[in-house]
Amino acid sequence: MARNQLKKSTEPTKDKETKDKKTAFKLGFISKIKPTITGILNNEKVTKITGLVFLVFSVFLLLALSAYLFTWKIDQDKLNHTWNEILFNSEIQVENWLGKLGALVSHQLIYAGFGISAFLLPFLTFLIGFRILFKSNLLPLSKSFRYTVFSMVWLSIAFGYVFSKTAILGGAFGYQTNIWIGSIIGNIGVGLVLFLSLLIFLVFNFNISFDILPKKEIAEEKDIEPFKENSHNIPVENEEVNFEKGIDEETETPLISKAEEPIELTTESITDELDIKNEESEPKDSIILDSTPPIVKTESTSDEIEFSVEETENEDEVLSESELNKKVAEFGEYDPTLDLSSYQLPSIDLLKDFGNTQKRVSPEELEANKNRILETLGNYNIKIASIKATIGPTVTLYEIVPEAGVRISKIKNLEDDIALSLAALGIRIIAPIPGKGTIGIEVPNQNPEVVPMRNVIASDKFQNAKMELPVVMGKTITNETFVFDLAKMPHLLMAGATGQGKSVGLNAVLTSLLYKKHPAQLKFVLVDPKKVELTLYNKIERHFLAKLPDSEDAIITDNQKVINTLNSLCIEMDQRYELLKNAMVRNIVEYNAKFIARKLNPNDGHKFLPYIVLVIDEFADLIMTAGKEVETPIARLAQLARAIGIHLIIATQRPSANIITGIIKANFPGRIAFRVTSGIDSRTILDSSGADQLIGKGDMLFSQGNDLIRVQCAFVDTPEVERICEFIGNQRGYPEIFTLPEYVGESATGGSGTFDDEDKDALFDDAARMLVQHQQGSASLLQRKMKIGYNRAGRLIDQMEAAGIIGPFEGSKARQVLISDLDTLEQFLKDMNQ
Ligand SMILES: Nc1ncnc2c1ncn2[C@@H]1O[C@H](COP(=O)(O)OP(=O)(O)OP(=O)(O)O)[C@@H](O)[C@H]1O
Repeated sequence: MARNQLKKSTEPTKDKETKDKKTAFKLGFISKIKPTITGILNNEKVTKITGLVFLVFSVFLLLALSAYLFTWKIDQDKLNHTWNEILFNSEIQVENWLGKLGALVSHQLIYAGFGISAFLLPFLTFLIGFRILFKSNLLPLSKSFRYTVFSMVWLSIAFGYVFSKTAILGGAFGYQTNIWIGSIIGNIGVGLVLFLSLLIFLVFNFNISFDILPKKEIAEEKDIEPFKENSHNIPVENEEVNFEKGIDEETETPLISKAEEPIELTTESITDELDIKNEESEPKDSIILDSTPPIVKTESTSDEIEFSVEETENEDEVLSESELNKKVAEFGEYDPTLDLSSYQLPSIDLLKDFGNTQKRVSPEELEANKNRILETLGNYNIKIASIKATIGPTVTLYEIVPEAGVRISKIKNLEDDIALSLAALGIRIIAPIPGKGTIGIEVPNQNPEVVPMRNVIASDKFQNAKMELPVVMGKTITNETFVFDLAKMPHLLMAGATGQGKSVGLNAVLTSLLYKKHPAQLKFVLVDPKKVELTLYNKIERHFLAKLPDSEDAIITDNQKVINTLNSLCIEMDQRYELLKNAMVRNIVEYNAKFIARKLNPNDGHKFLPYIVLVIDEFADLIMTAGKEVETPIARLAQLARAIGIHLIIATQRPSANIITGIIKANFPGRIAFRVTSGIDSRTILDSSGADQLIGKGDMLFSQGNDLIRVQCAFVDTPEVERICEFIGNQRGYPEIFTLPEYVGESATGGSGTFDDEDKDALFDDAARMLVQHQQGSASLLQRKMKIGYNRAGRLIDQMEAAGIIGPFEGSKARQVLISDLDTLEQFLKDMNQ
C-alpha cells in the first residue's frame, strides 16, 4: 500500500519533469528563432517585397474575379477536378483572363465561397499592400478589416436569401447558411436575423440614433420640468422624470403635481444602476502645443448614470528600428559644407528597453474609485449625470457631468473637502475642465506606469515633429505623447521639491534635443552649481557645448563665471541682432536659411548661427549669491533672445517668491512644476495650486501661460545619458569648443565716462573715427572696414558705448553715433587720452 502510494506520488513528478523539459525546449527554440523572425520582419527589403506581393495579388484577384463573371459558365465543367489535375493537365484549357489559377481561385471565392461579395477581398489586400509598402494608411486598417469581413458574410447570406435561384450572387456559403438557418427558424426568421444583425452592426460601429419620435413631446416636457439644462448649458434629456413619474397620455402632462416634491435620487440608488462600458478609443494625435485641444463628447444620459471608461493604449505610433535608422542615414545629408558632415545621431539602442511597461488599471479599481467619488459627492448633495474615466500612465481622470442644476462653483468650493474624503495622495480636482464644462477628478493609479524615454523618443510624433527644437517630455494623462517646441516656448522655468524628478526632467529635455540636432545646429551652455548633475555632458563638449574664451571647463560651476557667461550671452545676442539686421531678416530661421542658400557672405562676418540653450540647474543657489547681477542679464536675455535663437531653461528646488521674482516670472511663460511641498510654492511657479497635489516620480504639470497639462515625465536614467554622451563624444568633434564672445567686465559696459584706459583696444581711436565718419554704430562695419574679427569688433563697440561715442543697443536698429563730426571726435579723444 505504502509502495503504491509512493509510486503514485512519483509519477506526477516524472510527468512534470518531462513537461518542464518540453517547455524549456520550446522556450529555447522560440528565443532562438525570435530574433531571426524579428530581423526578417524589420528588414526593409522584405517589407518592400511583401508590400509589392500584396498589391499585385489584389490586381490579380480583381481581374480573375471580374473575368469569372463572364466566363464561369464556360469554365465551370472544366473545374470539376482536383487542383493538381487542372493545373498540370495541358488538355484542360479555360477562358478566364488569368488562366487556370485565376479560374480556380475565383471559383472558390465566388461560386464555392461568398458570391459576388468576394470582390471586397482585392480591396482589402490592396489596403494591406499599400500600408506595408508606403507605410501609410489609405483607410484605417483594422476597421476596414472588420467592415469587410462583416460585409462579405452578411451580403453573401442576404444575396442567398433574396436571389436563392442565382447561386453565383450569394455563393455556396450564402446558400447553405440560408438553408441551415431557415431549417431552424424558418424563412421569415432568416430575414429577421439579417435585419437584426445589420442593425447591431450599425449600432456597434456607428452608434446610430433611433430618435424617430417627433421632437414635440420632448420640447413640451422641457417646459414642465424645472431642471432641463444645467448651469453650463449641457442639455440633459430628462426621460428619467417621464419614466418615474409617468405622463397622462391624454393631456400629455406629467402626473406629478406642483405641490409634490421632486423625487430625489439618492447616491446609492444611482450607484446601483451604473453600467460600466468599455469604449475602445480611436488612436489620438499627440498633444503638440499650438494645436487646439480636442473636444471630448460627453454623452447625455437617459435613465441612468453612464460610466464609460476610455482605455487609452500606448497609442502613438512608434517607429520601427529600420525607420529610425533610415532617419539617421538621411541626417547624414545635412548641409555638406559643415565640418562634421559624417556625424551620426545617437541610435535608439542607447536607451534602455523596458519592454511593455503598461500596467492595466483593473476594473475593480475603477469601480471602487468611481463609487467613492459618487459617494463623496452624494454626501455633499451633488448629483451626477454621467462619469467617464480616462486611464493614463499614473493617474486616471474621472470626468463628471453634473446633473442639471448643480453649480460648478459649489464643487469648486468643496474641492478640499472632496479631496479629503477621497483621501488619496495626489487627487486633483479641475472644476470645470477648461473648455468642456465638465469636472475632472484625477486619481492616482495603484500601479503607476513608468514612461520610458525610449518609447517617446521612438514615437512618430517626436521623430516627425516639424519643430526647431522639439522636446518630448513624456505622456499626458490620456496617454498622448507630449511634444513641445522649445524655440516657441521660448524659455522654460522648472521647479520641484528635491527628489521629485527635476533632474530626470532636465535630462529628458537635453536627450530629446541630442536625438534631433546636429552639433552645428545647437550649443548648450550648462550651469551646474551642484557640480554633479550635468557633468555627464562633459563628453560632448567638442560637439554641443559652448564656453567662455578664457575658461577651461565647458560646464560652469562657479557663480562668478555664471555672471560673465550671462553677460557674454548678452553680447552674443547683440551681435546676432546686428547680423540679422545686416541680412535684412527677422529671425534666426530666416537668417540660417539665407546663409545656407549662400545669400550671405561669410566675409561680411556672416556665419551659420546655432541655437544656444542655456541650462541653469540650481537657480536658487545662484540668485542667493549673485542677486541682481544675474537677474538683470537673465531678464534681458529672456526678453530679447527669442528671435536670435538663445533659449533659457532654469530649474530650482526652491520656488519661493524671492527666487522666482516677478521679473523672472514675467519673462518665462513656459513652466514645468514637479511635486512641490506647499500650495504657495505651486502658486509661485504656476500661478495656481495643483503642483502640491502631484504624486512625485516625474508626475508634473506643464503650463504655457494658459491651461495646465498633467504629464508623466519620461524616465531616462543616468547610464542611458552616459551612453548617449559617449556615443556622441566618440565621434569626430570640432577641434575647439564653441566659444562665446569675450566679456570684458563691468568697466567697459558701465556707461559713458567710466571707461578704463588700460583695457582700451589699440584700434579704439581708428574705430571711433570710422564710426563717426559713417555715422553708423555697427560692429559689422568695423569688421569689414578694419578687417577684424567679430569678437574684437564687438568689444570695440562696447568700449565706445562706455566712452559715450555711440548710444546703447537698440534691438534691430543701428546704434546712434553721439558725436556728429570728426573734429569734435578728435577733441573728444584728446580729452579722453589725457
Ligand atoms: N519620470 C520618472 N519616472 C519614474 N521615476 C522617476 C521619474 N523621475 C524621477 N523618478 C524617480 O525619482 C528619483 C529622483 O529623481 P530626480 O533625481 O530627478 O529628482 P530631483 O528632483 O532632481 O532631486 P534633486 O533636486 O535632489 O536632485 C529618481 O531616482 C527616480 O527613481
